[in-house]
Amino acid sequence: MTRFTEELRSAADPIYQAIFDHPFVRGIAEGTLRKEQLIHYVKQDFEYLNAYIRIYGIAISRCEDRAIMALFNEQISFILNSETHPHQNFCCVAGVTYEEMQGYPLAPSANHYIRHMLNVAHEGALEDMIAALLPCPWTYTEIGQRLLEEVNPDESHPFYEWMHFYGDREFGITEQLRRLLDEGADSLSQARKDRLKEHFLTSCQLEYMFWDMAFALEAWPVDLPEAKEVGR
Ligand SMILES: Cc1ncc(CN)c(N)n1
Repeated sequence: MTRFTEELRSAADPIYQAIFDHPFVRGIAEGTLRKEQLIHYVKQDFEYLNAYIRIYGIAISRCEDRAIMALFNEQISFILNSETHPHQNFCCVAGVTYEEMQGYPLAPSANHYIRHMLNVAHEGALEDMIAALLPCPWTYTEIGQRLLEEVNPDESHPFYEWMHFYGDREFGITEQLRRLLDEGADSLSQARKDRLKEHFLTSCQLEYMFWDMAFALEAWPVDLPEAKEVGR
């Protein structure tokens, strides 16, 4: 029998392919990204990952099972302590410090992605949240693996560390979230499964938009010079 998450992956395949072909991802492969694009990505991704941690926190509050709590807790630690490395790689190439990249307001697409996950967390159950959270690790692991295969970078490649960070990860967390979602979806009606699919596909589209936002230096239409810091 086809796994539920396999169905989700098939439905999202056109989005995955568009992400693999996106000029930002091509720019990682070719080492051609501009300094401003790397900076925009890191500023936005720092805030995105802060939100992602908070959403895992909400997910923990919905858990009955300690093993699942532990899994989400490990992921929070991973983001806090390890997922700083690919950001540091981009900062190093751009010639900026990581500290300088923190505390900026969200650009429209990053804002949209975060609001989508928060909305699902607010309205849905744990399985809805997992469906919305899953494209984050799943798309990056596939991107990393493809880039390693295609580029086979040596240490002189500017994005050697980025590619290895995501490409060497196998499908650890992706597989664990998939299993939870497959098990959770098992007993659900078709209408509920359709809803989970909608959350998953929206997050996949927003993954694409996030790359696009960084590549195009997307900003709000009206510049507010005083809005430099995120509500601190
Ligand atoms: C937007 C986004 N999506 C996914 C990942 C990989 N955790 C990330 N760092 N940023």
